[in-house]
Amino acid sequence: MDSNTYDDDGYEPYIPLAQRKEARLKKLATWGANAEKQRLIQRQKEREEQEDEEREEQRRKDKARKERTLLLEAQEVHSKRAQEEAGKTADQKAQEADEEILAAIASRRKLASDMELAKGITYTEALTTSWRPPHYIRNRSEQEHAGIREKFHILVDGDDIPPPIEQFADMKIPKPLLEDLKSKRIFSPTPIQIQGIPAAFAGRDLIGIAFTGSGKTLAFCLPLLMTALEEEKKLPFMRGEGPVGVILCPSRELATQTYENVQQWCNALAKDGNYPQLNSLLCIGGISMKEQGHILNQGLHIVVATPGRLIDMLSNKRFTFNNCKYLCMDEADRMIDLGFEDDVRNIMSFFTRQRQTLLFSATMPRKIQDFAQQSLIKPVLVNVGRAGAANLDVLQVVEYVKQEAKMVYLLECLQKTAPPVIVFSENKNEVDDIQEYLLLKGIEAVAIHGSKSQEERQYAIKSFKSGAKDVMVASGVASKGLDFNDIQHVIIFSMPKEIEDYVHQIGRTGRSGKTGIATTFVNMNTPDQTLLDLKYLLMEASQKVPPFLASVEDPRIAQGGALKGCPVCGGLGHGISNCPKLEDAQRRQMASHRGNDTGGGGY
Ligand SMILES: Nc1ncnc2c1ncn2[C@@H]1O[C@H](COP(=O)(O)OP(=O)(O)OP(=O)(O)O)[C@@H](O)[C@H]1O
Repeated sequence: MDSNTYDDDGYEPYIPLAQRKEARLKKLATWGANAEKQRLIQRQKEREEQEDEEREEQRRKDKARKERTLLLEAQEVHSKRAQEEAGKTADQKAQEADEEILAAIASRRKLASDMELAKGITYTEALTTSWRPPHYIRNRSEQEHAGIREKFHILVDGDDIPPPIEQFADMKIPKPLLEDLKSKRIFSPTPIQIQGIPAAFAGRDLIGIAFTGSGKTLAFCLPLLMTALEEEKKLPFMRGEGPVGVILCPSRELATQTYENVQQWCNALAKDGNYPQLNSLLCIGGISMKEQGHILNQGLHIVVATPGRLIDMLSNKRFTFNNCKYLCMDEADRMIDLGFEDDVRNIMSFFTRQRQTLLFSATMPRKIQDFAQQSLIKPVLVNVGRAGAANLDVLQVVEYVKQEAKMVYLLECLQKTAPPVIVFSENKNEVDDIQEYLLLKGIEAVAIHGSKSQEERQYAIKSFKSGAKDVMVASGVASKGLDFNDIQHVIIFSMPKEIEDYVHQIGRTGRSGKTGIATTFVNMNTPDQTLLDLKYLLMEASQKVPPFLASVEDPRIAQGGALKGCPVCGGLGHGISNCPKLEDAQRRQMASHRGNDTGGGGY
């Protein structure tokens, strides 16, 4: 057996009893001392615990008191705020909401190319050109300039504004162009041209606002033609070079019309024999660019475009903006409106150097003007009449027509004037229905809207312009900027939600100094706010306000609010918080991200 096994088995060495007793006594003695010590410790511990408990209790009480105070304070603040809110008028509340929206608009990234934004490039001086006003105009005093502006109701804003010039000849416009203008019975400049052309000729960035049909197209095309002439004369453009400038339009139809004007002026110059041939390109969706291939094989001076196709062409390097220094946006408020501005920034990103930027429109609400102004370089603002006001040469008639009676009443309305007449509807299906109805009634009518093919749209415009068709039924597409000869009557079958659209639609008549009538159908389907916008617009233009429209009350009056126009859309009958344009802008923003210029028209 192994001894180790025993060790593990509880072996105890022997200790004598006396020794064991003594040891136990010693142990008991220490135990006694320990017990006393333990008691003391225990008592101390209990005291401390009690103190802890008392402190904890005190803390709990303090906390509860504090919480009660905070709660009370919060309640007080809350009730005070509630009292304040209750004390605020609806107008004050609306104003606060408006301010929030305005702040959001103001925080938009400024309009500049990605490179400029990334590198923080800002230009401080406008581009310079070799153009100078004649010395006798330069010698006039500022007061004399102001007198001319006053005479033509031209408002200006900006630094070092070039002088207004009352005669085309004094603007140093080439003779063949003057002759061409004369052939179209254009003898002297309109107010927007009197101030806009000299400012643009001087190389200045420009915001030009003037009512529909007041000759804005010439005001932004002439400066580009002059710049192109100057550049071509300096060093002729070879294949792959150019363009010098680009004109952006919100719809294919408007781009086509502007391009046709530019081409006519280019031809007039070339025909004279003393001026070089300037080449222009129409760059819009829905057409094959092959037909214009020969232009791309020469030096290119001017491009007229809708944004989508332009971005395509630039991205595919069909031409570049390396020599481009002029960018004009027609109907510019639409272009830089919430939702479309990304495309504009994208286009700007193709510019490699400073450009002259011009924005023109009949409607440009204050906020869009402010935003645009921040993005331009030392801009000149030229304003003829209130932005968004109706053309005073249009007699505006608003009629209450029940929905089901509209078609029959339309026939009656068509008797008011001789053709050509435009009928506007907001809805594509309704446009088709109206055309069908008119055709059934034996009226030569064409229709145009965003879902029609490019060929159908071109055919409609061509046959209506040539006089082959008497009536054109159109959706909003045809309302912006299209210049048809002698339209005497515009019928608005369904009133657009945005008053700006109404202003553009009635503006297809009463152009270049002629008069025209606009008849608008409204009924209980027309929102009160739209009716209010319309009522104020009629009052502003000193038009007759029918009783049913006069009776539409403005809730802002009851709330004691100020009757300011909406800074987002310019409508006079509402504030920002219920602006129809903001909703639409969001919708369009989403649409524009899905890609534009694929079907509807530029936008
Ligand atoms: N100085 C002028 N005198 C007479 N007619 C002019 C003059 N300038 C332009 N016009 C003519 O006036 C018509 C309207 O011009 P334009 O289309 O440029 O107007 P607009 O201001 O651009 O209108 P909108 O805001 O509707 O686009 C055109 O037929 C044009 O030829």
